[in-house]
Amino acid sequence: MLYVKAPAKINLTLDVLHKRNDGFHEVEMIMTTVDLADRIKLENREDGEILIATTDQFVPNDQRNFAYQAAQLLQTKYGVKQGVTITIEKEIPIAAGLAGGSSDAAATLRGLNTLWKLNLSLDRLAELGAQIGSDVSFCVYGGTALATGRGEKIQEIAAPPSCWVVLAKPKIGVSTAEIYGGLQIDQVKHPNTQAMLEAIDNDDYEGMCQNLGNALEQVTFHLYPEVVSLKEQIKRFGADAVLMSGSGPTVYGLVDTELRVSRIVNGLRGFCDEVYAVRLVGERNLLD
Ligand SMILES: C[C@](O)(CO)[C@H](O)COP(=O)(O)OP(=O)(O)OC[C@H]1O[C@@H](n2ccc(N)nc2=O)[C@H](O)[C@@H]1O
Ligand SMILES: Nc1ncnc2c1ncn2[C@@H]1O[C@H](COP(=O)(O)OP(=O)(O)OP(=O)(O)O)[C@@H](O)[C@H]1O
Repeated sequence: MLYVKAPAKINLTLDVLHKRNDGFHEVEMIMTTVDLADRIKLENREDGEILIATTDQFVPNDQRNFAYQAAQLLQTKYGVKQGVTITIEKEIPIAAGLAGGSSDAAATLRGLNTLWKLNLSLDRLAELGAQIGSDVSFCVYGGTALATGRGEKIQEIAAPPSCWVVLAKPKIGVSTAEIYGGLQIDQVKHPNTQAMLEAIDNDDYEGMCQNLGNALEQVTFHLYPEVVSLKEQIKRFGADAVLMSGSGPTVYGLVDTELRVSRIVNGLRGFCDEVYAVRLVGERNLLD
């Protein structure tokens, strides 16, 4: 039996460059891990079956679960005869833009690599993860990275300046496909990825705050105006900078003092049920 941690990610930047012939979009994004995590228990089964148990009734417990797909991929690629019971204690909100399902898949790949003694490299696990979803490769490594391609090409970068992150998720779930589908490429507002890389490199908190940017905001904001108001609230209650993560609808605020974190969290009471105060993890930390 083995426990693995599956942390959420946020996007510090998300740029969309163009639409590709395979239907995906070419992106350039800086992602970093935060300390809000699902906990996954992996238990070997001699009957070869893959079973999913989850604490959240809205998470699928069959082949649609990304953790199931991760286990199945390893079984078929490497002729594994064992099965596994995967118990997912869900902490990361679902369909939120925080890569919850992708991180469960990535943690399952890492955990089963150990449990089933497959001895695969992280690079190989990340390659396999890309077959499940674009965010899975990043989640295999964690830490902070520049992701390109459709999101699966990962280049590790330094950890961003340490700070608090207040995450707030409105009561809606957003479909990533719908948001990319609504994007008009000629109207994209491109973030300055280079400036963000420099800010991170110089451990420059203000520079990081000034250069947050997400090309998908305009689509999600148009479809779900409540996300715009939430962003304004977080800013008004004192965050240094605010951005939507991924395709949304979660919005996060960066703050560098604990006192202001509680002010924002208290301020959001009544506007938003799902609020989390977490910290950037930043560095790769695969010890579960
Ligand atoms: C928004 C982000 O979460 C930012 O990290 C990712 O770009 C999306 O990653 P993901 O949820 O793992 O997405 P996938 O499961 O691979 O794709 C879901 C759908 O989103 C669209 N999609 C996704 C990634 C990408 N680079 N271009 C796209 O157009 C496609 O319609 C795809 O069918
Ligand atoms: N282990 C899982 N946890 C949560 N959702 C899962 C899982 N496996 C499959 N899903 C499905 O994936 C959908 C998207 O959920 P998820 O929480 O991964 O979205 P997300 O945070 O927006 O992801 P991303 O940021 O990668 O786009 C859910 O609606 C759910 O049906």
